[in-house]
Amino acid sequence: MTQTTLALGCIADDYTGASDLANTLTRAGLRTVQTIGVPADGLDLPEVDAVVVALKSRSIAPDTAVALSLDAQRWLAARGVAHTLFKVCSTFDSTDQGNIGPVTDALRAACGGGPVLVTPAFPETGRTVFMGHLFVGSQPLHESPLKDHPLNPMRDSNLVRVLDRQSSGGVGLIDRLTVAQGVDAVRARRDAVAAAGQGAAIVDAVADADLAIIGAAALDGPLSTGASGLGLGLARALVASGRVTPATGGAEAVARPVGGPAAIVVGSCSKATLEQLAAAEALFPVLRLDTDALLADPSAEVARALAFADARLGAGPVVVASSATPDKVAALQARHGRAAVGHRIEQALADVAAGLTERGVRRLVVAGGETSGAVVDRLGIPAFLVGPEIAPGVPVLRTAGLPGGDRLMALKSGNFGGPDFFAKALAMMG
Ligand SMILES: Nc1ncnc2c1ncn2[C@@H]1O[C@H](COP(=O)(O)OP(=O)(O)O)[C@@H](O)[C@H]1O
Ligand SMILES: O=C(O)[C@@H](O)C(=O)COP(=O)(O)O
Repeated sequence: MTQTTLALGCIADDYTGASDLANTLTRAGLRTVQTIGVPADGLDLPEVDAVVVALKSRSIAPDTAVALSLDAQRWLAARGVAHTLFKVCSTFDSTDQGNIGPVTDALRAACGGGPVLVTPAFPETGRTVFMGHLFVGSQPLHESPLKDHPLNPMRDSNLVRVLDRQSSGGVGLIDRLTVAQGVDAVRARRDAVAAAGQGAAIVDAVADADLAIIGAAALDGPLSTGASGLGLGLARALVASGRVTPATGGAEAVARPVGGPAAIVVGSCSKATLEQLAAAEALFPVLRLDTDALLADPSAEVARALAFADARLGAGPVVVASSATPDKVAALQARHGRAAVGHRIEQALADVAAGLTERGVRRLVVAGGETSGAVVDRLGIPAFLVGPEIAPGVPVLRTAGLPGGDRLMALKSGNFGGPDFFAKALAMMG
């Protein structure tokens, strides 16, 4: 990549979220590439309008998340980035310690500018924000399945309160009644938030039209924080202002066949994924890992999974899953500790994915954000090109810069996709 200015730089706090955003930006006409971490100097990237730097920083210690995000911002700044979007989950996955607040605060200090506009709204997938409260479909966040997330259970729907607990700068609200009045009303309210000495404002949005207004206002400053909906708003504002000429086509070519066997690795315990797994059982051989055995002797359980694959991969795709219902997840965590369980299962699934690729798998679907992070890191993938959309928020990805030839992958956020997602994904991967 030889260009000296970049219309939009994005720092995503997990890898599925990054591919969700890259998908949204591509569909809105921005030429986009997703890198895994800050790219190494020698990595050859195409000329693009937007770069999404994917970090695995959602559920780590806040100071480490801040350091990684500032590194990414320095890399983007060196490419003359005009605006940075800190991509967080549309369900605002975080704890009272972070990392949405601390990273937003640190990036604001690095970038300058007034209060940061923050909205996780992504109406296409049912995430809306009204009077500062986040809804998942028709349920407030704290009544939705996210209340049982294995790593970040979300028990408060009031995002002003949630962000305020995590950040040092004070948090205001720009409500839907203001957004409905247009860009200048949002700007005026942001000025009021600044005058009140607050560093960020949660912004309501219930439809894509709201996000276009918010995107236009956000572009006044160097930084915003949000999910793919805000990415859409920023992309529309960049195109409308003539700063980006929309590109069309190209996504289908990214998904051109790579051959080889296919597999699905599932570490998400989200409601949507559990339904997808149940549907997959009618179509593919599925091995459900014994998580107690895995925690006692991970290598033996990984070997069992790979033996299962060895016996079946020649005949078609196989599925290996650790997923369990919320009661079983809670019981396992009570016995072994939440963080330890999450980390060790992720690492075991990364071992399974590595074993599968050693056995020739070139098309791989991974379900779960943290799980995808562990798998992509283990496979050493430097970057992805963005292909056609499988379901809202989930594109086909083609590895870039990976020795040994390209692979096709899909990184599915736990809550995304319909019941037939896995079959649909494999059908689109040749
Ligand atoms: N059976 C299980 N019991 C407890 N935790 C699990 C189980 N299976 C997977 N996990 C962990 O749950 C977490 C799921 O998070 P993630 O992969 O981000 O999925 P999602 O996208 O649904 O949030 C991971 O840390 C994973 O290792
Ligand atoms: O914004 C979203 O909902 C997704 O892009 C996302 O980040 C989901 O995270 P995981 O469910 O942990 O994959």
